[in-house]
Amino acid sequence: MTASLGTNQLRTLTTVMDATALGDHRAGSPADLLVSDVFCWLRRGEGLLGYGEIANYSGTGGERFATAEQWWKSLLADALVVDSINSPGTGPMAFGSFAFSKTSAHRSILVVPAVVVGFSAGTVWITQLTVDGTSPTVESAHAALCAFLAVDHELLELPAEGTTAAAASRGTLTTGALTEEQWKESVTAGVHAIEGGGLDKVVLARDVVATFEEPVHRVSILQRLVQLYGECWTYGVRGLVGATPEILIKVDGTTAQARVLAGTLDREDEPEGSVDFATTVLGGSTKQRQEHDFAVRSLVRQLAPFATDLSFPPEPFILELPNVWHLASDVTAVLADTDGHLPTSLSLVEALHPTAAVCGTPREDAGKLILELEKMDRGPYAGPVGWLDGAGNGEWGIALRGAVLESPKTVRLYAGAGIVEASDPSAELAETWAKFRPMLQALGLRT
Ligand SMILES: C=C(O[C@H]1C=CC=C(C(=O)O)[C@@H]1O)C(=O)O
Repeated sequence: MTASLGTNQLRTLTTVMDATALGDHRAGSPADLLVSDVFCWLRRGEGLLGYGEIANYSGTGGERFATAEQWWKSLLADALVVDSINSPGTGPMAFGSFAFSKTSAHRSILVVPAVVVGFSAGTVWITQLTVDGTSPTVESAHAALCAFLAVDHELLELPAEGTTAAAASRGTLTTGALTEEQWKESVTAGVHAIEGGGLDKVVLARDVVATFEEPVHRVSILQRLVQLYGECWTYGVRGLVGATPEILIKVDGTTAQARVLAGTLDREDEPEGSVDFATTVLGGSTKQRQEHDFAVRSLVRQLAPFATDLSFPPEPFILELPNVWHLASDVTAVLADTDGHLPTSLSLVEALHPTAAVCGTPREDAGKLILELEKMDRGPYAGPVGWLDGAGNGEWGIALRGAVLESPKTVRLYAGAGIVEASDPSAELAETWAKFRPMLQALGLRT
C-alpha cells in the first residue's frame, strides 16, 4: 500500500453553494461544471464532482479494501469537520476505484479531492478539504472551485457542443488480449466447464483498444455519457471513465440498496421493440432468467449477514437503456447495528464484490476460470467504482460500460457477458458489442 497526505490533519468545510460566486463560470447543472480531470459520479442531474487531489491511498491484493478502509479511518480520526448540511456525501469524502481481482497489477485507489460540489434533491453544496494546515472558509471554498474551473478553461479548448470526443481525430479499433475467434473459443470452453458440472455461470469479458490521431478529451467523453446515458451513473476516477447501469451497493444511513443486472437484449436488433417486447423475450427466456437469478442470489447471500431486513421483488423488471434492455432487480436492506456500529459502504463492497453479475457461480471457481480463459488483467473493469464519506455512506457502482484512458491517444474498452450452459458464443460476442456501444458513442466511433 502507498498513501500520501499532508502532515496536517484533514479539515473540511461544507456549505450551500453560492452559484453567483462562480462569476462567469457555468453555474447551474452538474454537466456545466465538468472539467478535464474532474472526479465524477453523476446520474439524472444528481451526484458529486471532485476537483484536485489532496491525499490518496493506493494498493493491490486481497487486502485492498481493508487497507483502504483503515487508511480512510486514520485520516478521519482527528479530522476537523464543519458541515452545515450533514447528508450523504457532505463533509469528508473520497472517490474510489478498485481492481476487479486480487491478483491484478492495477492499483486500487481512494482519492480525497480539494473541492467537492454535490447535487442532491435540489440542494447544491460545496466542500473544501485541506491537509496543509489551512482552515477552509466559505470564501476560500468558492475561490478554490473558481480556480479549478478557470485553469481548465484556459487549458482546454472544448469541442463545440454536439461534437464528440474524437470527432476531430479519427480513431481505429484493434483487438485486445483475444481476437473475436479466440474469445468465442473461450466462451465455448466456459460452456464445456459448466457442462462438466460444479460451475453454473461464468462471466467472460474481452477488451478492444481505440487509438486516435489526436488526444481524446476526457471531459467531452463524460459530457456525452451524461447526455446519452442519463439513467446510468456516469463515473470518472482518474483514467477510468464510463456510465454504469449497475449499483453494487449504496448506503444511506441505515439503508442499503443494490441494483442487480444480468440478462441482456440488444435494442439495435429490435428497433421497433418496446418494454413489453423485452419483458416477453427476456422474462420468457430460461437462459436469461437463470443468468439473472444467479446474480440476485449471490448478492442477497452476501448481503444477508449485514441486514435485519432484506427485500427484493419476486420478478425482475426491464431496465431500458439506449443500447440494451436488461433484466434488473432492486434489492433493499435495513442494515444491522453491531455494538453501535453500522457497516460502512466500503466494508459492504468488500463483502459483496464480485457478484455473479460480473464473476459467476460459484464465485471461487468462476474467478479461476476467468483468469484462465480471458488472458487479460481486467484492471478496474467490473470492479467497484464510486465514493464514500466520513459517516459510512457511499455509492459504489460496478465499473461496466467503461474504458481506461491509457495514454492521451489510447483508450482500452471492456465488456463481458454472462455464460451459462445454454450460451451461444456468437450471440455472446454480439452482446459484448452492444455493451461497448456507450463508450464507442462517447468516443465518436459510433453514432
Ligand atoms: C459484464 C457486463 O454486464 C453484466 C451486467 C449486466 C448484464 C450482463 C449480462 O447480461 O451478461 C452482465 O452480467 C458488462 O457490461 O461488461
